[in-house]
Amino acid sequence: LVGRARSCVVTPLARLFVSSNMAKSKFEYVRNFETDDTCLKNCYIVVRLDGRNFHRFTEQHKFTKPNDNRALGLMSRSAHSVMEELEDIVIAYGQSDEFSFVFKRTSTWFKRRASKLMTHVASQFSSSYVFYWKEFFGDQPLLYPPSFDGRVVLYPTNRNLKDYLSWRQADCHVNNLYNTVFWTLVQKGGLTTAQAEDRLKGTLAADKNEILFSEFEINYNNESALHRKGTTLIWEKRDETVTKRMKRPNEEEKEVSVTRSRKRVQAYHCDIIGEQFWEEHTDILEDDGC
Ligand SMILES: Nc1nc2c(ncn2[C@@H]2O[C@H](COP(=O)(O)OP(=O)(O)OP(=O)(O)O)[C@@H](O)[C@H]2O)c(=O)[nH]1
Ligand SMILES: [Mg+2]
Ligand SMILES: [Mg+2]
Repeated sequence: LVGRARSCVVTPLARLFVSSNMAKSKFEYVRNFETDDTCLKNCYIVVRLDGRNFHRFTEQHKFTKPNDNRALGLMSRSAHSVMEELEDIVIAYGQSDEFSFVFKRTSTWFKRRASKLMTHVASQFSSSYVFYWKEFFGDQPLLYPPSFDGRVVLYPTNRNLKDYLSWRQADCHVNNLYNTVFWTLVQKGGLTTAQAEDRLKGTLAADKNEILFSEFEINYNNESALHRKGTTLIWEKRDETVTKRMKRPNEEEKEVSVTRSRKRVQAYHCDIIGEQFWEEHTDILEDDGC
């Protein structure tokens, strides 16, 4: 009504302004439907991604069993890209079709909004997975676009965060030990998958180690650390020396060595449950006495 009353005295351009102003006041209330998902201060923000229906994806893309090194390399490369492109990630841990990213507790990136952090991690990871696919899988074509779900969990203390990462690495160990014995029984022992499953029912870790050792002469501890421990990515400072040609006034041009400290993402396949890793990398977590 206001618009119509005024329209007889305003130019078309001014009318546009009036109506867009009205549109703003009329519709902008919908903004209030957005909920506040700011992450609690002083907590580590963990974003964990997991491949959607990778049971099918791995079958269709002929992943080797129980572990496919091309796939693990691609996961790691994609996580590397997340760390380089997004701010404030201090450590990432991955195994199987999952990767966890830890944002430092003081991070103010995207005002600590959970949905922004999670969706940026998930989309950067997914697009990298597709972007680098060929580098790892060569002639094996990517048959359909893979996707990853994401969740955000907050951990207030260093102890909680270390226990979270320990939980994921223990999961890696339990699954990998089971899968190693299972596929050894099938691939080397000639059992059907149903027979192998039956054989492993109710067995403890020690029994599985024993089957591997006594029947197949495999010492599980000598299996690949990448498979047993998963992949931990952290930032490391490295001195890089480059030679440059320099010319000072009144001097001949000459070659000089310039050393610069650079941060690079470094991958480890080691135990992160014990204290040793944390004692050797004291700059990952800020000390909180816990
Ligand atoms: N062959 C093979 N399969 C793998 C490898 N890594 C992961 N997988 C498969 O990926 C699955 C991952 O498990 P989940 O994440 O629990 O299950 P999912 O099928 O992805 O289902 P949702 O995560 O619930 O969507 C495993 O059960 C395996 O089937 C690998 O290196 N080789
Ligand atoms: Mg999955
Ligand atoms: Mg999984």
